Amino acid sequence: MSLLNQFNIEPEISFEQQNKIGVLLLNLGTPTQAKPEAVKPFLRKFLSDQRVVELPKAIWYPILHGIVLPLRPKVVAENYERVWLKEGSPLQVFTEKQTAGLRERLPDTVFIEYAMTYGEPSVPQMVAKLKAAGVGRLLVVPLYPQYAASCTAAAVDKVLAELAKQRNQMSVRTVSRFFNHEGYVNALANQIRNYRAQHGAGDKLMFSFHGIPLRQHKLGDPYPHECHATAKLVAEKLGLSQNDYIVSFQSQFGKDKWIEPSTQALFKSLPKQGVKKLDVICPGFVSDCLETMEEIAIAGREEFHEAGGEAYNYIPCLNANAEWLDALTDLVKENLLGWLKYDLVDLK
Ligand SMILES: C=CC1=C(C)c2cc3[nH]c(cc4nc(cc5[nH]c(cc1n2)c(C)c5CCC(=O)O)C(CCC(=O)O)=C4C)c(C)c3C=C
Ligand SMILES: [Fe+2]
Ligand SMILES: [Fe+2]
Repeated sequence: MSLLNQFNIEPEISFEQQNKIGVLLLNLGTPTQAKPEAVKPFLRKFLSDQRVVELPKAIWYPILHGIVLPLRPKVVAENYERVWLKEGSPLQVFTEKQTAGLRERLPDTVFIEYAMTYGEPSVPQMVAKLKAAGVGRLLVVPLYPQYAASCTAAAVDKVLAELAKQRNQMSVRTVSRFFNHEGYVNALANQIRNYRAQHGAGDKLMFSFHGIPLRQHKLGDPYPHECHATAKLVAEKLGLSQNDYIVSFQSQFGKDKWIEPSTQALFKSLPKQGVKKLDVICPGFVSDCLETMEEIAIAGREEFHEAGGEAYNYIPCLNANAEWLDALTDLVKENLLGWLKYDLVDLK
């Protein structure tokens, strides 16, 4: 890096040409193939981020490089194989569909892309693409309804790192959460209503969210409160009483204590408490992915049945559901207020 040119070189273009509006959807990332050699670099990037594993590098890196990365990719690749779609990884496929759905619903003057925090298309690549298209006002939408530093902040960090290199820096807005957004809550409630109308209702509805280490919550991460709030809002829409549903946290990773109750522990204990028919939905994921399709829809079903459960219904994520895409469009429009009006009225 030369001392005279530490920031990006900017082309000489008019204000109008570099003041367009961009929307960048963000999700976690996923391997390019369901193979250990593709899973390993994904896990390396993801689990090296201090937002995700908050241990001193001197302690964590020997475990990561000595145990996790040599052993985990093989098992995880087999899990990916079970859910892989013919178009690719489900997370990638559904994120692409959501991007296309948003493009259909917003004017062409708004440039819409998606990027992955740990994977392809990368955040640097997509911020550069939007910049080259003349975007000067960027709305960043991490596709995590409930704020968790390990996901939401990690995604935004990556965008801000790119902005830190810009000479003619974009304006930026971020959507840190949408756990209580009316459209999102309604779309979830209708997803459950429609599913139950077709397949019948279980004894209980489980809202299973991805977990986080308890320490992250104790240090101020509001994530579990936002998960409970989403579940309560959806339950109210459905007219459910507190006894009709349960909130739990899945995908525990590592040896630390994670927030509770654990989804996996409940699969084992619920049948013994008389819950023989269970419906499960994962509202923290707007796209079906490894964590929902393998861990909940496949492994969860087996665990529940082994423990004496009789009927198990996995209700899919919102994915490319039209009502959800309308809600996402509303969320984007609400957060573009002022920008969008100016652009549509004065610059179109
Ligand atoms: C300390 C580890 C982890 C934290 C904290 C964590 C939080 C977290 N993750 C998601 C969403 C997803 N996670 C996914 C996979 C995944 N997550 C972890 C670990 C932590 N997650 C690992 C190691 C993995 C990879 C699979 C495995 O090795 O078991 C995915 C799926 C990606 C896909 O390709 O399908 C998603 C999505 C959230 C929302 C969250 C915090 C709230
Ligand atoms: Fe995760
Ligand atoms: Fe709390």
